[in-house]
Amino acid sequence: MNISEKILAKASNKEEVSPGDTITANIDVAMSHDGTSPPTIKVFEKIADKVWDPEKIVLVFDHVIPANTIGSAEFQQVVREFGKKQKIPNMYIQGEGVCHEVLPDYGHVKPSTVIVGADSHTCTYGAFGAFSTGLGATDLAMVYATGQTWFNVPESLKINVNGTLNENVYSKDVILKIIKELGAYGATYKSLEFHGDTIDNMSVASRLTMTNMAIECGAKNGIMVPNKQTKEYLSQRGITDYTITTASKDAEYEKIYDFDVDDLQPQIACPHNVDNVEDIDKVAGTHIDQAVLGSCTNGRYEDLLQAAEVIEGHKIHEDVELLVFPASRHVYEKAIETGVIQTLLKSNAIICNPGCGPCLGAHMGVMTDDMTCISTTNRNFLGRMGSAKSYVYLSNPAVVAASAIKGEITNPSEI
Ligand SMILES: CC(C)[C@H](C(=O)O)[C@@H](O)C(=O)O
Ligand code: SF4
Repeated sequence: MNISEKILAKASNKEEVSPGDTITANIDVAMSHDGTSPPTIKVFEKIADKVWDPEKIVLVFDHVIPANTIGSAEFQQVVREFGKKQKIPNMYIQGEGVCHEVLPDYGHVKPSTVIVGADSHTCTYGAFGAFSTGLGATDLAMVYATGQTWFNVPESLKINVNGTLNENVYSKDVILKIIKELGAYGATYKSLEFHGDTIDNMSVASRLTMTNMAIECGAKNGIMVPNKQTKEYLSQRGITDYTITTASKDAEYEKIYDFDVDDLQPQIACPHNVDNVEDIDKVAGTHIDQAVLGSCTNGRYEDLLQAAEVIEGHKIHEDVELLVFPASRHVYEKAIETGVIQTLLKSNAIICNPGCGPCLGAHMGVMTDDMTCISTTNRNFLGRMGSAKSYVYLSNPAVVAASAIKGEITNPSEI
């Protein structure tokens, strides 16, 4: 069996599972946020009185915090009341940050566990060797009631990534290249199992950027064997008691892909699909009005630092707004302590509170017709950040910084 099959077999008390099997799995951690908790709670209250295990549920406010409408404030009240009534101890509802940064950072993610969340980017935790995936609110309500859910065991694609990344090229560029190759629907309901020396050498933040975007080619999950940096991250959070799942030598994959990233240059996903990816040379010079640095994809300290290193000593172009939203309060604190925030502020960036911010066009940085944004987030769908006549380009943090300075899509090597 490969990694996902082994984890799913264990979670469903089976010796072996194969792609296509329908199983019932025990869930280790279940999560919902301010956007998806209210519909989950509504269904839950029709089927049960008490959650299966309050300790295993995590509730986060991140999508629209602070509330911007009476409706979103009402949504938050529903979640607060539910959390109190069900005595859920893990409530991150005071601006701790985006759920996909908060869960690992606060020690809720362990290798070889099964984690579900009512958010499509729940696949992020695969960077820690967990099987994690997004569920709809109705399915999650069943998990809150019973601690179990069903899966069809996915087919797996083995993604080998080897080589050393050039300057100004990061894991965001690698995952955009992979999505371009596979296509936006190329891995629908399949598991992406990442291997290779590039992945083994990556920081935790870089690995999280990659598993975070597995859903952008339709994948059920993305998964990696924990490396040295991942084990250190876990032990810093007091997590030492876990098992590491590796694939058997004769594990089966539907297909194997090999990526050599030695010559990769920064990649840009152009409007309006994440697989519409070009080398930066092809789109350099495109005018931008807004630049966004943050999100569950690229809002970690390392990302802010990369941007600050490009920006140091420069001002943002007078026609551009650069919006920075750290992925979490911890990231924000570290960026203050190390001067990264000061560098960004001095360049005239707008620093927003930790959370999803402008990523999904619900809250801040909403764009009107004909506006163009370059962003470190993970989606550039039509209307994602506002008007259906606005445009979103996706890139790594250094490219966002360089573009904010020049007012057009720019390779950081030109700054
Ligand atoms: C609002 C939420 C359900 C949604 C998701 O599931 O991904 C959001 O986080 C997104 O990134 O589009
Ligand atoms: S930061 Fe963006 S992609 Fe991530 S959970 Fe929030 S809205 Fe979704």
